[in-house]
Amino acid sequence: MSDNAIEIHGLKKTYVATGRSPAKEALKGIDLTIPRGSIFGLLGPNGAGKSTLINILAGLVVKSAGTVKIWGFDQDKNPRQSRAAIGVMPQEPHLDPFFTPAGSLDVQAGLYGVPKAQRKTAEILELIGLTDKADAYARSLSGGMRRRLLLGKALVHSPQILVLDEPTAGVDIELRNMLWQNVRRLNDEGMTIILTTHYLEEAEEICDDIAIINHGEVIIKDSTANLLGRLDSKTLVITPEADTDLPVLPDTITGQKHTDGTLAFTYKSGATPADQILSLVRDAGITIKDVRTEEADLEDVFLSLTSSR
Ligand SMILES: Nc1ncnc2c1ncn2[C@@H]1O[C@H](COP(=O)(O)OP(=O)(O)OP(=O)(O)O)[C@@H](O)[C@H]1O
Repeated sequence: MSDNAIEIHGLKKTYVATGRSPAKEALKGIDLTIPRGSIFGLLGPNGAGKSTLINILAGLVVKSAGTVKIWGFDQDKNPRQSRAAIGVMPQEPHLDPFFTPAGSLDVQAGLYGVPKAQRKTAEILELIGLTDKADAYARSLSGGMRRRLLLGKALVHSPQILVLDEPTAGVDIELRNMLWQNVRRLNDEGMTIILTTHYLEEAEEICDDIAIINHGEVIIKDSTANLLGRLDSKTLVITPEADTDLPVLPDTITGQKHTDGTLAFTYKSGATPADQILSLVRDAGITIKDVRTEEADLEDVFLSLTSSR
């Protein structure tokens, strides 16, 4: 069995045209693997296709083409096992107002075929901080409590993979902290976590790996450390007094000569002092007329990757 929690190949989704709207190709052939045990962030602007992807994983949207394996089980060949391996906390709180939190968890467990003796209702209520509201009507719960109950519902069948769709959109700091505490704890216990978020800082803080989707395609997938490593990269742009070629550079510095004659040197600011580049340039006999630096942050990387298409 592979070490991947999720394996997606050539995944496509086209929503068929309806009276008012034309057909929409929401996913255009996604290939994506998500390692077991990781906290994986799925990022992308509005309409990128994140919810479509998550809903396909959850079995709520039917794909148009491609294969999806969840915990090694092919969604088409082993629908029951693949569904049992995943729990999804949706974006919108759809809760039956007449159920109590304990009742909701019980019904959900029943839907997943969890035998009564194996249900962990009390444990889950404790985890989501709703023990004292176990028997309150859902309609009397605050927005934050409803969100927590949604998390609880995603956990009733002890899935190996937990998916959180925009879990912190519009929630207060207290709930956000509680959610992240729970996510870290579940992950420490071995659960694979997949989350979508608009907040780049949040993804940086909590995710081991990140994929950015735009217009139905994965445009980058890397470890958060590597993505941040890219951010550590700076560029020094030198305008030479006279037209010149690039000097010989060590492996730690990448050079590029632009058509306007400027020389751009990209380097890791943590590893290479800018002074070293200036010395290299001077030692090559180049007279510097002007010099400036360029620096990117994750926001820039994200925007440059998502806005140019
Ligand atoms: N049921 C549907 N019928 C037709 N088109 C849809 C449907 N659901 C989503 N779409 C379209 O598919 C594209 C992808 O939408 P999706 O909701 O997956 O994006 P998203 O990245 O989750 O965005 P958001 O962050 O706003 O939730 C959008 O253009 C959207 O309008």
